[in-house]
Amino acid sequence: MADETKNDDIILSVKGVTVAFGEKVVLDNLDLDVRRGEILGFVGASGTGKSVLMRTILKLVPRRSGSISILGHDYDSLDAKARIEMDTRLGVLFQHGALFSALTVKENIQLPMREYLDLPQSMMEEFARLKIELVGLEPDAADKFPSELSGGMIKRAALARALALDPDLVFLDEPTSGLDPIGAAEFDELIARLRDTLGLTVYMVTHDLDSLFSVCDRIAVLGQKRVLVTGTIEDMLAFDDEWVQAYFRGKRARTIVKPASSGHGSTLERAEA
Ligand SMILES: Nc1ncnc2c1ncn2[C@@H]1O[C@H](COP(=O)(O)OP(=O)(O)OP(=O)(O)O)[C@@H](O)[C@H]1O
Repeated sequence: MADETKNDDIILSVKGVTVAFGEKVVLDNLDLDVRRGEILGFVGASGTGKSVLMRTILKLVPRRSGSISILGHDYDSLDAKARIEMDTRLGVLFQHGALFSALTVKENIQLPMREYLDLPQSMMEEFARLKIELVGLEPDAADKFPSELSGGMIKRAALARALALDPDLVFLDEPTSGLDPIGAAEFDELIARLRDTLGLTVYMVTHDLDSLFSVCDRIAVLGQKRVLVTGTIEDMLAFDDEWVQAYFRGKRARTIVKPASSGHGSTLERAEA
C-alpha cells in the first residue's frame, strides 16, 4: 500500500524492535508507525505479543534491539526531565481498568496529577470533575470506589485516569473486553469522540471486531513476530494470509452489518459475499 504519510504525522515509530524472554523471541525486527490523530486497532492471535509490544513501547519490557520514537523523540536519548515530560504526554488504560481499589474514582484520576504536577487540591478537584464529565460518568461517580462501579463504569473511570494529564497518545489494552455489546459500542463512540474533539491518537489492542469495523482508522495485524500488514479493512480483506482471512472474513465478521452508506459499508458487503 502506498504510504503518503509525512514524518510530522507519525506520533509513534517502532523500528526493527526485537524482544525476547530468555531463548524465546516474541517480537523479531518489528516495524510499526502510528499517525497523529488516528485510532489504530492492533490485532493478532492470542499469545502473539500484542501486550508485550505495548509494554515494550511503554518501557515496561526491555527490548534486545531496535528503536522507538514517540512524538519525534527517542526516549532513550532523553534526559530525566525530558522523560518525565514525555511520560505526561502518554496515557494508558490497562486491561481490566487497573484502578486502585482503595481509592475513589476521583482519587484514582488525581493520582497521575499528584505524581507529575504540583497543583493545589482545589484545582485537582476541578480537573477530576472535568475528566469524569468528559468520559460520560455521572458526577456522583467521583466519590465511589471501583467495587461500587459496573464494568462499563470502571472502563470509563480508567479512561478518565488515562486522560488525567491531557495526553497526546493513549494506549488502550482491550478496552471493550467484558462489556456487553451496547456498553462496548458506547465506549467505542466515546473513543471516536475524543479523537475528533481532542485530536487524541489512540493505540488500541483489541479482539473486538465491532471496534475494528466501526471506529478504527487503521488496523495493524501482529503475526510471525512482526506486523504482517497495516491498513484499512479493505486492505485486511485483500491481504493473503490465512489468519487474517479467517479473522476478517470469518463467521463473526459476517455478523457485523453496516449500512452501505457508511465508510466501510461496501467492504462489509464484500465480507458477507
Ligand atoms: N514476562 C514474560 N516472561 C516470559 N514470557 C512472557 C512474558 N510476558 C509475555 N511472555 C510471552 O510472550 C508471548 C506473548 O504474550 P502477550 O501477552 O503479549 O500476548 P498477546 O498477543 O497480548 O495475547 P492475548 O491476546 O491472549 O492477550 C506469550 O507467549 C507469553 O507467554
